[in-house]
Amino acid sequence: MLEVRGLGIRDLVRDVSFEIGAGERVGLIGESGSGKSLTALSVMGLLPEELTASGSIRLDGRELLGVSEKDMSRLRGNELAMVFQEPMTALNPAMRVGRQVAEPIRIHGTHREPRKAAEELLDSVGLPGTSRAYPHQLSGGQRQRVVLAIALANNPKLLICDEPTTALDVTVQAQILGLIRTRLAERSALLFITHDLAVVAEVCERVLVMLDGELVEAGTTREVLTAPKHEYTRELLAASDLEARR
Ligand SMILES: Nc1ncnc2c1ncn2[C@@H]1O[C@H](COP(=O)(O)OP(=O)(O)OP(=O)(O)O)[C@@H](O)[C@H]1O
Repeated sequence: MLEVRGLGIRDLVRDVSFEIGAGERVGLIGESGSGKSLTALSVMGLLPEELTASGSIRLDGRELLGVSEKDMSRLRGNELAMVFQEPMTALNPAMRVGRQVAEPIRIHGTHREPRKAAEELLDSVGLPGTSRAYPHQLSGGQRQRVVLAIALANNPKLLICDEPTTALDVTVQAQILGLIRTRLAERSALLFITHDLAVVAEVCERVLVMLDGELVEAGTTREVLTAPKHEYTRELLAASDLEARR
């Protein structure tokens, strides 16, 4: 489904290759500044202007690098969706949330009654009756649920989450993770960026480890978390709560 080959961005990301199959849930871990977000943004066609990606990124065989902004924006919110750490950056503060959820459905024409579909989506993420609320009237966790509803509106082939729960307290974090797991359609794959190995253990079937712009390890979550091959992964594991709980 997604095939990344020899991805390079200056010397910030170097020769990164990986695949994600349809419906597969893959974690991307590594310390701050290792290139995780840049890798994700390349897939979405959202790199900052001054950075250019080289190599190849294919979605169902179709090359995404070099595609026009118009075509990329058609893919975003339809086949590709992304959720960021801070929900307010993704929401329009001056628009009722029901309308914001209905927007991608209307734009991509995936449902005949966008408003009704939006209400159903808000129900499904545990926010019944909130369609007339403005973002500032909701809690951080509720806002992230709205963002998820928007991201999932058109059943994307790939959902990318970049630290989606880092800004939330632990209980709300667990609710959002549960929601991501249960609400992902069967064919929707997930690329989940996180610092938190416990989250990877809970959500992902496979994990990729980045260090200084390179992928240094990849394997099933079980393999990587129980028998890490790379020194850096061992250190990550040793420093995590996961190790303490084993
Ligand atoms: N627009 C830019 N121009 C130059 N360098 C950049 C730009 N954006 C990011 N970088 C650098 O690229 C490197 C990788 O950044 P990236 O955001 O991908 O890291 P990350 O692994 O996602 O970290 P974090 O977990 O903190 O989000 C960092 O050293 C960062 O400073």
